[in-house]
Amino acid sequence: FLLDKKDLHKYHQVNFLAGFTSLAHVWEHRHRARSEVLRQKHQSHAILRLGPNDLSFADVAAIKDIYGHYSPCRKDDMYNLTAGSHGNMLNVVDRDEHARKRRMLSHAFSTKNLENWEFKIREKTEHFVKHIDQCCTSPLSDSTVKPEDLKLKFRLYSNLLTIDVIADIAMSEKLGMIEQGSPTVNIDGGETSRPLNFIRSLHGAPRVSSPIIRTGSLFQTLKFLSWWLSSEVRSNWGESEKFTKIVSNLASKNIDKFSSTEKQSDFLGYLMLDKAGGLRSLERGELEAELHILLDAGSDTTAIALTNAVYYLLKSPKVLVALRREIDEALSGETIAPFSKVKNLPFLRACIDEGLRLSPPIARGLERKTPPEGMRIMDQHIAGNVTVAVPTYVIHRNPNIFEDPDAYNPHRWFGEKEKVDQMRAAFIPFSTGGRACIGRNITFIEQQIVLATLVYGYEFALPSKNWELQREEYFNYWPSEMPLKVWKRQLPT
Ligand code: HEM
Repeated sequence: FLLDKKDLHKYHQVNFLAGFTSLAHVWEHRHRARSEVLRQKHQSHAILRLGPNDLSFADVAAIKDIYGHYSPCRKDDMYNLTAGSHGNMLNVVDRDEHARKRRMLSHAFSTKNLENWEFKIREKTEHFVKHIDQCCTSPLSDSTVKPEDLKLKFRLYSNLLTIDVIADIAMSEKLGMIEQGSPTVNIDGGETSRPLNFIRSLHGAPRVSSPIIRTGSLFQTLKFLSWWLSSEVRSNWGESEKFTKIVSNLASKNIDKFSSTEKQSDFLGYLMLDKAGGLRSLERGELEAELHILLDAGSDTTAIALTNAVYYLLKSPKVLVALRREIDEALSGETIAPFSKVKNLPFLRACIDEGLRLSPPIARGLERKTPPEGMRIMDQHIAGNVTVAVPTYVIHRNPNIFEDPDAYNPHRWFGEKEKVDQMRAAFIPFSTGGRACIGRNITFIEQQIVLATLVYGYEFALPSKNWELQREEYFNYWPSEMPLKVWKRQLPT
């Protein structure tokens, strides 16, 4: 601390611990909404010191410097801590290894290829719509919603939908969660089949690892100590093993039945076979690691985005009317919106983008490491091997870029070109550069089909006019349950 070899003293500390110990991160985790707190602290300081070796940059110029295609930054070492026996596309740090992994799936993730798998999304949306039909009540007569009418658990069911979709896209696995109404997966264990809860097991590990992951060398010790803290913490650490079990069980089943004569009809097919149809012969551990990240990153984030999108629309009746107008013109009585009819609707896209701006599912800054020789960020020299990040939530609510930044206003995306370009440069829900989200095309197809279908066919009401969606933040920024009253909409003639 006293030597300050990396010249980081000059930056304002996020809390009293930040200059001395990486436990500063654990301390910040006491906030349920860390990103909102960070935003307030960034208001008077564009650069904040989050830990002894850790800086946060709330400036659009830093995005290119840190994440751009030509940035010398690498993923931070903390990503290694999330890897099992094999790294996956998200947590692998080595550039060449990442490029090899990404090449195997890049064609599979193109919109053109994904459109061939639209039927997988439509089928799950049909199941979702069937469930919504069962939840329908009579139209709202006055503004009071009866508690017994709040039949649709939107947060849960949107998550069941996204899990069902990604399991089918990833490995043609039909989990049928929407039909069974629960996130249970039956794991084959010899003669007995064991039910495991997909969502609970996916959410367990982040609850306990997110507060300590940025403590670097202290991580393993803190993990060990936290194990003794309470039975709840222990059980959350155990959940992460259960998620691995779910994935390896589903993966084994589908890898074993995969035959090299099959076509590339899911991501597993692309991992098993190259373009020419030859076997890639990846180790089973690598296959499982890739399927693991697809089921994880491909389900939770889109469910969060859908919940936020519907919430903001219900809170903004005028926006909802404008969106309906656009969708009514595009559809003509379909129960499920065909992608071809909704993929180019500008206002629908703006509504989705605006939800991602206000509540990015991954709100925190994504950690990168400066090269050993150091580099320039925001025109300042930053020493080597420093963890650096731009916090997505903070940059998305910068009033100099986004006017009235807390307002849900999809119309902002249709302003003057120069202004919109400036906003686009600061809009990073999927990150940017070589490590940006590979799954963004899937989430847009999913969200466009589902939102258009719901807005066209149904009316929804929140529990009350002043009802607010609660959130808690770990790696992802999770919304709480959102119970809705739903009824059928009179379709335009
Ligand atoms: C609204 C939905 C989504 C959001 C906001 C989102 C956001 C992100 C972000 C911010 C990253 C960079 C993470 C980092 O640098 O640590 C990322 C990476 C990734 N996402 Fe997504 N994502 C979404 C949907 C999906 C879907 C549907 C999939 C499909 C499987 C997916 C798969 C991945 C993968 C594999 C990576 C790692 C890419 C790489 O490093 O090359 N994501 N995502």
